[in-house]
Amino acid sequence: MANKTFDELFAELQQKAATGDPSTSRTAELLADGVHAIGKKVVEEAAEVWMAAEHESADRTAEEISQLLYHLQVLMVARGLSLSDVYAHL
Ligand SMILES: N=c1c2ncn([C@@H]3O[C@H](COP(=O)(O)OP(=O)(O)OP(=O)(O)O)[C@@H](O)[C@H]3O)c2ncn1[C@@H]1O[C@H](COP(=O)(O)O)[C@@H](O)[C@H]1O
Repeated sequence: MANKTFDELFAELQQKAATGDPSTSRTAELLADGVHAIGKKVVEEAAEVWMAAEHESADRTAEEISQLLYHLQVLMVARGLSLSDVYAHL
């Protein structure tokens, strides 16, 4: 995967929500599955972050964190949230 910022990834995912094909876009596929399924992926990825942080290398932990952040962004898109909605609480 190419390097990109949190904001750039979110803009890309919003675009995928509008035009993505579930047969070629993981994001469009997850969005078609709905909030319940995406929420389960968030929990799964969070557990993988925990396990990696406790038992694996820093690089593996970073990789798992990137996957958690991706799934959190997909959940935001599914719920119609913007980055500012979240930044307002940081
Ligand atoms: N950053 C990500 C990203 N991180 C994680 N993932 C997905 O999350 C999966 C990792 O979760 P798992 O280990 O559970 O993988 P899995 O076993 O295949 O998942 P299941 O199908 O079993 O649930 C990866 O295989 C990817 O499918 C991502 N999929 C897409 N992106 C980026 O999102 C953008 C849009 O991607 P598409 O929507 O696919 O075009 C692009 O910039 C991509 O690089």
